[in-house]
Amino acid sequence: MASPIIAPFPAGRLRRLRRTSALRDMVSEVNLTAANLIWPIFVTEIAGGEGPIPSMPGVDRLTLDGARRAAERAMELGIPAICIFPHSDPDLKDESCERAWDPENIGNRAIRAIKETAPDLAVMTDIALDPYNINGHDGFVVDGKILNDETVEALVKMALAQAEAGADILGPSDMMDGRIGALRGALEQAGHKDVAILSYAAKFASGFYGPFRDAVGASGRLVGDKKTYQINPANRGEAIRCVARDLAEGADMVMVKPGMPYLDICRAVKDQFGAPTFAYQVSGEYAMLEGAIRNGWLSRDVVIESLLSFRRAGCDGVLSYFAPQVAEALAG
Ligand SMILES: NCC(=O)CCC(=O)O
Repeated sequence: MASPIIAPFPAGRLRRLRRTSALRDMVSEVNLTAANLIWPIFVTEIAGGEGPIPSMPGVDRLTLDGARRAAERAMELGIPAICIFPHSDPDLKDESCERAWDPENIGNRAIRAIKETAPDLAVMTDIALDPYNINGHDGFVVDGKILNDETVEALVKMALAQAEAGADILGPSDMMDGRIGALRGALEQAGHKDVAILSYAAKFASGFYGPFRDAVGASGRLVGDKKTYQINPANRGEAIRCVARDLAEGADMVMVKPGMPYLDICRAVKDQFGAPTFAYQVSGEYAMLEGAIRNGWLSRDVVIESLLSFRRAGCDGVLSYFAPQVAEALAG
């Protein structure tokens, strides 16, 4: 860290470099471009399931055709990656979660549809059992306990199906122990050695995921909570250990999630490991900002301000539901 020398006033006047927009731009310490954004989208398999998500105003669930159009839009806007979240049929959710590794599930169909439409766009996935699990958990549940090792075996099958469908980046969001090593080993063995893993390494047990659960139809399904596998919001040291562990097991990139309440973790991760570091500006963060903007309580400027905070905290990029809106604004 540099030690700034500030000439005493009046020789030192820090306002000199804030006087015009050109001067401010010249000394801007971080920037935000479309290349820093990953756009999360919701793709539904339910006939008529597409359309607005009330707790995420401005975000729609998409059909496969809608996902193709989103991919084209991402390419036009210079957004390098889309992340797919499935909105699966609630009548087909069960305890076996077998649909999670079905090559024909909606997530895998969306991967193929996007790769056909926009081969150069990076497609990221989500690896966790919750979209297909009757009880809303990321892992198998037996007698109220979330099974770790059995879940990891299922996640490996899920990952291989996604890699087979053409995913560029796998996003294990389940927080089971040992999953990164298991996924990396299985990918190598199956010949998918170039598929990247962006590990949800520091994922906190957060109330900010609420609107996401509405979006994927999981609200009200979750039995209990996710505190036995996601990190206690009080724990910074544990988050750092999780990141260290996932990098050591073969993660190519790591994520901190949620974003704005955890900027201290982003900075610590970047400083300590120097690895490609991402934050997820989650659904609750989106809902707070977009809701306040739509009510006239905040100006839309807060969106870019919020994304700059991640860049300042050392993040290389941000998963944000604001991605297309921001990329459009940046394109002028
Ligand atoms: N595994 C993905 C999420 O949990 C997303 C959370 C959110 O946007 O709230």
